[in-house]
Amino acid sequence: MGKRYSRKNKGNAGPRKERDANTSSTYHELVRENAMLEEYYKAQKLVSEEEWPTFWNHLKVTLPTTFRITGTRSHAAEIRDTVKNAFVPHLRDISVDGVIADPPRPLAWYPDEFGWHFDVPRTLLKKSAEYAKFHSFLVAETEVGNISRQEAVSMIPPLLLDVKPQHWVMDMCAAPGSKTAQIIEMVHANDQPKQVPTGLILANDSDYKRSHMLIHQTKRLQSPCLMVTNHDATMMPTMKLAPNKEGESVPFEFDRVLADVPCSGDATLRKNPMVWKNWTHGGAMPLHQTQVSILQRGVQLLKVGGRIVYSTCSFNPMENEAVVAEILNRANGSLELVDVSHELPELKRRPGLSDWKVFTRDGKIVDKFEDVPADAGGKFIASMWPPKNAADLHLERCLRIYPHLQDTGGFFVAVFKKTAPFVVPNPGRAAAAAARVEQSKASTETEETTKVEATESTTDSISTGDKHKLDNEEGEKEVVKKPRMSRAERFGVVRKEEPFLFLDNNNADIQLISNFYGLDKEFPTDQFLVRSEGEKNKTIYFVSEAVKSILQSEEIHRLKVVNTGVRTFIRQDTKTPTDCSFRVNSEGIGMMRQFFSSARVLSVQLPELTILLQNPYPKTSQFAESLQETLTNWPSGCCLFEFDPALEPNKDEPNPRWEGQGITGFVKGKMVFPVWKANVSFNLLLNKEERRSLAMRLGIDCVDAPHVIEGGAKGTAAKAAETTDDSTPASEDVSTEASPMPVDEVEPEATA
Ligand SMILES: C[S@@+](CC[C@H](N)C(=O)[O-])C[C@H]1O[C@@H](n2cnc3c(N)ncnc32)[C@H](O)[C@@H]1O
Repeated sequence: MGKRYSRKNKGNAGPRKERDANTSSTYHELVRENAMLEEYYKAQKLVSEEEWPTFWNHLKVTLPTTFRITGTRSHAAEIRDTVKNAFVPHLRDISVDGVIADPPRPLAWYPDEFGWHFDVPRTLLKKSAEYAKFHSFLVAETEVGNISRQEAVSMIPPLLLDVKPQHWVMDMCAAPGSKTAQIIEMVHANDQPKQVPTGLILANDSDYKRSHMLIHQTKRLQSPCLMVTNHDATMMPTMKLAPNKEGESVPFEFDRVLADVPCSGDATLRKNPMVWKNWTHGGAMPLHQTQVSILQRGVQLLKVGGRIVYSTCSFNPMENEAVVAEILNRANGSLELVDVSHELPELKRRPGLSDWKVFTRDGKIVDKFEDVPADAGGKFIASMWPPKNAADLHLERCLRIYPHLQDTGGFFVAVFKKTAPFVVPNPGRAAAAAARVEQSKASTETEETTKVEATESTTDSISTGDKHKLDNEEGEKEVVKKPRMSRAERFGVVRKEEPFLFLDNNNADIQLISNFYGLDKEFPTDQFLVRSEGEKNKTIYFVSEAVKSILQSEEIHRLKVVNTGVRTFIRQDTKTPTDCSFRVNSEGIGMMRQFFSSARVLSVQLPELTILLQNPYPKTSQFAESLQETLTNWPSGCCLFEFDPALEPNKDEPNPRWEGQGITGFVKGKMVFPVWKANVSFNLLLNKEERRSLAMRLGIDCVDAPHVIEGGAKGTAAKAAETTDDSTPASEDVSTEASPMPVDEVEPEATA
């Protein structure tokens, strides 16, 4: 036994060696102090004078580790119970070098204990065998997407968005996609057997590369209801549906909108210590106008009666209450702040500010817009100051989350309800006038100054080629140079993407697939699509009815869709003669299994899965004698192996992986895997991460995907045929195969 560990008790983290992204790759002392920052926020009166030292000192303490258990409800409950019952009891009172750490615990306010946090010193993580096991469990489950590392405060906006499965939701600034993933889970929260939810998630980001991070992050959720787009959110086009019976294309609006806007990110000091060094008075100034424009466009695309959530990871009122106040005044009564004091009751929060100060770039307070000195530099806009009617706007309904309240990062959230159509009164003229005044004041601009175009109309514009500080949820703060947009892009005419071609019910491939897998008669086969015109269908995607309706709108060319649909079937060219050359992709199997008959499904038990996981291309002769006849007579091509842990004789025995801890096997629900049967051998069509996670959950060892064993080259069906004298597709083809859809170009951020 020893003393209980707490970073807070350790006090100020003091100087720390950090990598300075802006200067070089060398490490140097990073001091967690910034007099300008301290003076600025003291002046904003974020907290009382007595509370200030607690608030301020907490900003210097490194964040605890937080994670969210993801996926469908039943599956997520299984993982949560494993953490809670199998691991936590063994992590209590672990003492290393005289230090005891509290075990992981659920976030008090996160529903159903699906959000967790823990805070242990590195030495304990390294030296404790129990923590090492817990860590490897977290890594394996993160790799397959059952656990997602996400900052606690970043989980709040989707919870307050109150998404229901039937809702059409737009996430305007979505990359890298932590919140989008939460929204997708909410749309699928109530999935019924053999039904695809009617909800829709449109996840957008203006940064093309980051929109691909978003695709990677959400792929594991296998949602046919998701569309990823790549627009400047201030100019999100009005969207329409496929023509109705009368031949009209009707515009639609969203039930829910999330505007998690780009911000200065100064509330992420605990996660991104570089903010201490880089913070300046002018940091928020170029962002205010963009934030107002994004929020305004979101409100315009929201249904009357719908909810829009605005959020930032900044403490700055210029990016928070000032934006909220401006949009409320523009809305002229058609928008109200929702009092969410009864939602997430365990979440400690502080009310929004009704008064705040605006500083010049050199740190002087300016009481009102008209008083900005001519040589002040920077771009001032009247809406940065508290409006005259601030006291009437109920800004106290905004949520300010401070780090010392529940040991989190800082965050700002405002929840609005649209009560009537939103009409911008003379938007172009008002803003242009503001721009003229403001331009006459801004005599010079330093190099770092971001130019914000104040011209506003229904096609709001923002400056491009700017340095935008973006919050990168899981990584360090980064400065991203936004590409200059072409005129065509600015006005919503987008470059030509591969078309989305829906396959007819009578299409020969669809007929073949339907017969081979015994597709349910109720299955909407008219929602399958391909993206390559003229060629033989290589990859077949499945989308929901809502997505199909949008893709078939006459104005779809205005929407830059970068990704949609679950990759469901892939044509497999092998030498083995088979009745159907389409295999089920592991990405789509969870959704599709319920629609398949049992014709292609083989029930297997742990010994068969073990053989498949421990041998590259196991031969029929390697399986148990009792199965040999079935396996020999099994037709070649793709089949599904189904494993039901409830049928295992040793299901209540300790999982050997966790031996000594008394942890019982924790796989509960049925699992199904695509397997390729060649002439005499089989191959489990899972990628490396999926194999590892499965082996861990079964408590066995595994070998990596066959091509890794065969010498590390990327596997192909032909290579597999060479090495095994058979034509079994290699496992890694499952996830790395070239796709006509844009493939992930950017590695996702490390999540574990
Ligand atoms: C705070 S981050 C979003 C984090 C994300 N919601 C999540 O939870 O993972 C802001 C994002 O806005 C994007 N962005 C910046 N300006 C934008 C604009 N004008 N329109 C749309 N997205 C924008 C950035 O590329 C960045 O990915």
